[in-house]
Amino acid sequence: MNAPAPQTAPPLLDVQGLHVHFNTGGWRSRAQVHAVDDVSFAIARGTTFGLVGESGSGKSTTALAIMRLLQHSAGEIRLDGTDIGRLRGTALRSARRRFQMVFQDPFASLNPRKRAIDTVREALDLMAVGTPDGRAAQAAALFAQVGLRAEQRNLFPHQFSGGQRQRIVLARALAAHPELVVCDEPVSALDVAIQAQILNLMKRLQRELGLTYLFISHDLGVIRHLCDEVAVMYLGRIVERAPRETLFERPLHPYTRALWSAAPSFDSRERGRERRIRLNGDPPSPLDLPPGCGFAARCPFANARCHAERPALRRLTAHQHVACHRVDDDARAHYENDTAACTNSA
Ligand SMILES: Nc1ncnc2c1ncn2[C@@H]1O[C@H](COP(=O)(O)OP(=O)(O)OP(=O)(O)O)[C@@H](O)[C@H]1O
Repeated sequence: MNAPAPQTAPPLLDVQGLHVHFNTGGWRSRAQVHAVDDVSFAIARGTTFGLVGESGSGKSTTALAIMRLLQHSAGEIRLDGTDIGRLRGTALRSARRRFQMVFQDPFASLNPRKRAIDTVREALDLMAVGTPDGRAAQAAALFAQVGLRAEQRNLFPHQFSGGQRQRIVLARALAAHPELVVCDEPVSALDVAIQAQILNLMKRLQRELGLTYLFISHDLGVIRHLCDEVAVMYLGRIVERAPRETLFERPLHPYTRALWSAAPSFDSRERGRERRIRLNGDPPSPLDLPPGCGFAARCPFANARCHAERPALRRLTAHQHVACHRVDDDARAHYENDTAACTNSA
């Protein structure tokens, strides 16, 4: 296992105790969806932090709250020490340049009537930095930096392929000289071959510009390719968090192990190392969270304590955090011999 060097520099992004609750059923109703429930993590400058988990686990809501596109209910979102969760008005507008977002569907996030170069140029104009000629030159430079050709500058979004459109979106995001780029499934809509090109581009841009990424994906192969550290979300909570190598070599939470053992993106040799953990049923409703572990109802290893008491996310080794009663403080998983719940037929 390759543990990263201890972090000495303060993190660029430090999220502590983030909660996002949605009121549902009208103003008289007390029903609340606990979409994000006490989520904490930090991202070192120049690194990539991955969020994985099945649909509805709270990944996008976490990203939107960090981007200040959704109001969080509690918690701190510190960017380079400043709690951007508290900023309003001009202070928020000016801080926004430092964090940009890239969404899954580039077509939906581009104006179909705007030429590609104008989309990038508009982002520079909004900041009104330098002269118009200087901004035009900067837009052209950004266009080239993301691998688009000069003769494509005046084309409209529908004249580009999906991968090229995502390049335009990246160029527009980079116009603000952001430090943090939040990427919500940025390659999921693309063909596999194109995915690799965009991921390689993102890696190159990270090296060239010192970018920090928060990267959301349900594709474990993509997460493994790109991320330095990874958190696994389940029902609005982080159930396990560790450096990539540690998490992929030695997942401890039963949910992480179930995800890994079922991942089609891993080759069969890798999957063979892990006994298949079968999950039954669906996650509980975020409108009515169970008192104990949110995963207990589906966990083949749950005991009475798991159903009664919610496990805290605790540090087990220097870098691995796990929220599971069945893993002890010495990072031993006490369910490993419970073969009845597993099958090797991955
Ligand atoms: N505006 C909203 N109002 C009410 N509930 C919401 C709202 N947005 C999200 N939710 C709920 O919050 C929970 C988390 O959703 P979220 O979209 O963050 O999950 P996700 O992990 O990103 O899923 P996906 O991979 O499908 O995008 C889900 O139960 C979802 O139904």
